[in-house]
Amino acid sequence: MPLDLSPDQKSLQARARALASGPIAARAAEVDRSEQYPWDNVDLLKDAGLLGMTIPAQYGGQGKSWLDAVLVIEALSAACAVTGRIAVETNMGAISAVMAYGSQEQKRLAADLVLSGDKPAICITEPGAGSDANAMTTRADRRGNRFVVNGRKHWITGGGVSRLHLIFARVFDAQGNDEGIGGFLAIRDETPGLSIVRREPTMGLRGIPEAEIAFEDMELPPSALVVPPRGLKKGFADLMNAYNSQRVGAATVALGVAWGAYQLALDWSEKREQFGRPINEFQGLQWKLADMSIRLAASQALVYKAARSGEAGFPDMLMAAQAKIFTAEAAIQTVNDALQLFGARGYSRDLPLERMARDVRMFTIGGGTAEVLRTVVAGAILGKKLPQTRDGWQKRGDGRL
Ligand SMILES: CC(C)(COP(=O)(O)OP(=O)(O)OC[C@H]1O[C@@H](n2cnc3c(N)ncnc32)[C@H](O)[C@@H]1OP(=O)(O)O)[C@@H](O)C(=O)NCCC(=O)NCCSC(=O)CCS(=O)O
Ligand SMILES: Cc1cc2nc3c(=O)[nH]c(=O)nc-3n(C[C@H](O)[C@H](O)[C@H](O)COP(=O)(O)OP(=O)(O)OC[C@H]3O[C@@H](n4cnc5c(N)ncnc54)[C@H](O)[C@@H]3O)c2cc1C
Repeated sequence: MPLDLSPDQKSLQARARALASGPIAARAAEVDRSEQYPWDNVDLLKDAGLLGMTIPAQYGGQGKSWLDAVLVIEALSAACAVTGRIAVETNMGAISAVMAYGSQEQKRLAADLVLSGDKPAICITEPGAGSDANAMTTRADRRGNRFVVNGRKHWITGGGVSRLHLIFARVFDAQGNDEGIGGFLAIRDETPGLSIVRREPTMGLRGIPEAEIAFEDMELPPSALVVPPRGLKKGFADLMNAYNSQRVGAATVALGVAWGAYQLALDWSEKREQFGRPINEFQGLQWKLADMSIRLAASQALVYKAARSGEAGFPDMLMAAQAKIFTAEAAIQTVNDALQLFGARGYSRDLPLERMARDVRMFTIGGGTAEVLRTVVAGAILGKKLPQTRDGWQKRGDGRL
């Protein structure tokens, strides 16, 4: 689908598609079955220059745009959503927060890790703070010239394989006063106090672990704190602003999976005959295919627009949320319809449709649920703060919208 891509972008897209339809597609079923992180694919991405593309050239990257990353993620996800997600987190999210807000030392550390194949983990969600992320209780106490971090995160993508962790934590001064939220860098197996508690058993996306992570008296030097541009008081907002890049990335994975499923269904609808004719001669299926193509085109337009909105910084919060809600929901429906076109074969583990249906289900949950993101969209279009707590309106003072 052409959407004003430059010659360089078309060539990048073609390279990613070749990789996706070759070795990555060939391994996708095994990655799912074995539930093993696809280090072979990481090597392929590294060799093809697709890891850390958005890292500025001065730190060894290529300074590519969000849209460049989106083109690659979309192509990879059509064959293997797990590999698509690796491309997301090596180009967006935690790495982009560090590259935008970090010190020279932090940027060099993060860039070196990512360019050598590490997929950073972004640690926001806690057992008691999911949608209500701001209610996190993981704390970093200033003790002399150190921070001491204690708390627990769960559903952390890459837990147990990622080395670099960006940990959102509430910072307290020596008197116990809350200073706001900051992002701390810690490296698994190098930072004592960081431990992987357990792997979450997931429905799909099984080749990448989701894990519960504990921080127990984890001591960090001041140089581990990524100070958001407006300071800790606005730390949560600034870190979430950087996270908008990953929301676009998550939407892109959903788009890619749906695109892959649609292509399989289109092809099958011509090959499969019933009642003596290809099944795509039945109007009921023609309309299904038409709706799939419409949803894909609309999703792609939203995702590309959200990616382009970040040319001078991070993708816009509203556009990222709109793109993720629509694309995630549309992708679930498209993959389900594609599976339906295969009849019993679609339900079989011999074909990728059932894996795609399990994989794509995640995207209305992870990265901010579709419900919570609708509140983000509503707040932005209404130009109003929409507190979700019972006492939120009283705290505002006027009790009105
Ligand atoms: C943001 C929410 C937690 C809503 O919570 P609150 O009502 O407590 O907070 P707000 O007043 O809405 O926001 C506080 C402050 O932050 C600014 N903000 C919030 N979100 C963004 C954003 N995306 N971009 C920019 N700025 C943002 C907001 O404007 C406020 O600023 P001011 O103080 O007014 O200046 C909740 O909406 C939310 O987002 N919950 C979802 C949590 C989430 O997305 N978690 C993702 C975890 S990582 C993950 O899942 C990875 C999966 S993947 O594959 O990518
Ligand atoms: C595969 C996967 C990967 C993930 N990776 C990461 C990661 O790498 N890092 C990380 O930090 N987190 C990660 N997460 C966690 C993810 O961000 C959270 O699951 C998500 O933010 C929702 O939180 P919750 O699961 O606690 O649901 P809850 O917040 O408990 O929500 C439960 C239900 O209530 C609804 N709800 C809650 N509040 C409201 C409201 N105000 N209005 C309307 N409906 C509401 C929700 O939409 C949902 O339907 C991942 C999750 C998954 C599934």
